[in-house]
Amino acid sequence: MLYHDSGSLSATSATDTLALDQALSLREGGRLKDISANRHGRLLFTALLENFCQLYDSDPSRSRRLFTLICQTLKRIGIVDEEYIDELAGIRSTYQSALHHLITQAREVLFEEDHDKKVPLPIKPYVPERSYEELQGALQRISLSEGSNPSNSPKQDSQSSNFTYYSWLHTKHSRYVNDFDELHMLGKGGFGAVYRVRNRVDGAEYAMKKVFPTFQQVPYTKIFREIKSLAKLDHPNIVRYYASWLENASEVVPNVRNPSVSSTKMIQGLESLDISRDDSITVANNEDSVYSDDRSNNDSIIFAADISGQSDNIYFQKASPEASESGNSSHGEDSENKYGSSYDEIIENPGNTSALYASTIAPLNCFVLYIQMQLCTDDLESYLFRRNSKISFPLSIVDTRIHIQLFRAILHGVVYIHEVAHLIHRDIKPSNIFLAKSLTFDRGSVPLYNYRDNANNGLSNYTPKLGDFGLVIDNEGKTLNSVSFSKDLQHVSQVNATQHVGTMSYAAPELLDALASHSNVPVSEAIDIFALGIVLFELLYPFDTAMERALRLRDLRQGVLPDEFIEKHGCESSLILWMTAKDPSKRPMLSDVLKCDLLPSYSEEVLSEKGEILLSPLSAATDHCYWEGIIQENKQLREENARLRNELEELKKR
Ligand SMILES: Nc1ncnc2c1ncn2[C@@H]1O[C@H](COP(=O)(O)OP(=O)(O)OP(=O)(O)O)[C@@H](O)[C@H]1O
Repeated sequence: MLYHDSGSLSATSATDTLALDQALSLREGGRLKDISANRHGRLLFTALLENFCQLYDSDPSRSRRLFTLICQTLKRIGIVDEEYIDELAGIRSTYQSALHHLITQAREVLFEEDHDKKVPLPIKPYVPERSYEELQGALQRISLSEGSNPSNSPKQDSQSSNFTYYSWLHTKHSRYVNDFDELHMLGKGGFGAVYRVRNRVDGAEYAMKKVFPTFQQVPYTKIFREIKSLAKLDHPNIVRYYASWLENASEVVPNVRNPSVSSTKMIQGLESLDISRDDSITVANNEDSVYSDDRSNNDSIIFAADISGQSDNIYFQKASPEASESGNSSHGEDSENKYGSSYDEIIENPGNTSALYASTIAPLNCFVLYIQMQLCTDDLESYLFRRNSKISFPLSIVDTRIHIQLFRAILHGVVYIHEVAHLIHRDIKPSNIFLAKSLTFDRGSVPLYNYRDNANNGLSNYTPKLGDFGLVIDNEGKTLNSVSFSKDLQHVSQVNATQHVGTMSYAAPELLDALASHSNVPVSEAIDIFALGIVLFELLYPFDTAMERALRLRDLRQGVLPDEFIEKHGCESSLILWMTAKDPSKRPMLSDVLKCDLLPSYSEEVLSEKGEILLSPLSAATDHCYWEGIIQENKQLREENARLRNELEELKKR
């Protein structure tokens, strides 16, 4: 029998936990390696098959049909997956080139062995600039420098001992490397990272999303979902898409979530907070039970903490440290932000770190998907952080008007997504609404005080743009199997545990109910309308602390708004409560919301030459004075507040 005193017991269990963690990491590493090898094997096989079909039929379209037909048959019997789809043609051709290269190299070795016999080189060498004579010259130089007869010592490629997927598939002609200068990282998401880049040809700056698809065995359809959706969207209130392409990954994948930076700090922060676990949604690693919402707690799902005054405990990093150091971070220039970078990004299962650590396991991707997008210099989440730290309730009328205009512009983007593109975004939240600086009369732009220190640049025109179409879905289907939906979220949650749990603040109750009960998820526009209702409240109600925000949003999900808010914003309150109704069938249609009286009336709008509706161009000078007035007024209110609190304290002491 074994006896432990409590100290040694805890030491042993700590060691055990560490060993278990390591074992799990190794096992996870092995599993990912298998997945990667499997994918490489299948891609190589389909690449060869494609070549083979080209030999059988010289007509390109017929050989392609032949190839697709064979692959579909092979898919049915489980030999290939979707490696044959058109989207992966670029990748297959890299495998074909690599194979040619391999054959050419092997022939060079044979040639070295038989060079006296002058074995002819391939008719079309893979590296055309290396003529037969050059090759012979190079060979002689090698022979001279080594002082040996190559025919006696067949030379192995020096790299062959370190032969890896990456060296083998190394792309010498990376479009990304050739055409773009990488300036700095803008942030990391569930599928990869986004960088600020400059195009060497046109000199313009873009946001470049690098998606590492094999990172977590993501189905091909999901990998291409975002670009397919983005490519068909063309609206001023939606992030502009430029191009996308695939390249083989020869580089090491950065950790999508580096626990040493954000996650660890986040977990430490959480441990130091006294937050009732009752309010949580559990994100499980179990494939079958992704979310288990604690129904007994009246659907409470908001989870946040009062971090005012303890900002050291929780600090969420949006961009890489290098990015912030460079001072170029496009968002998050809000260093004085009292909430940290993202007060919505709090996980409620701090003990469960395995998913986070899994993300640090070796890079096993085989290709990278590049998505070139419009660079947006700010986002609504960062803007709200800055505003809330400078302003307090009650807001003045002008502020309401501007934020309602902002909301209307966002609404136009969503209407376009629903009505024209027939999509449902499913992930509407302030961090996915970007703010692009624009000219005064740009369609859908709004004059905003940006709340940065530089008072001269205080007021600028911004156009809100919806981005991040990673969870977008066709609105034709109307229902979605909850397992498939939860797997979508689970994938993201596992890799990016902070972000998507945070997103739950905006998740419609019917989604959470369906996920909890494993029933079908009703996929309807009402999901986006619910999220928009929450966004509208955030636009109009400046929270003082993250805890206040968490509590207010939780109340709103129960249909309760603060009294003082209802008093001041009667119409807006009705609209918010309507949009966030628990029953999706009771929520308004977007067209109802657009018709709503409180949105700027058409008399406030002007028509462009093309007949498009522009929001009324406000006088920058006048607005600037208004903004200055509001900030001044709020400053006085805060001072008055602090003075009264002090007096109260004094009275209590007596
Ligand atoms: N067009 C853009 N311009 C500027 N920054 C961007 C742009 N697109 C994304 N970003 C920033 O890059 C970061 C990563 O974005 P990404 O869409 O990959 O992930 P996410 O939205 O944070 O998470 P997830 O994809 O898991 O929902 C975010 O911080 C986002 O603000």
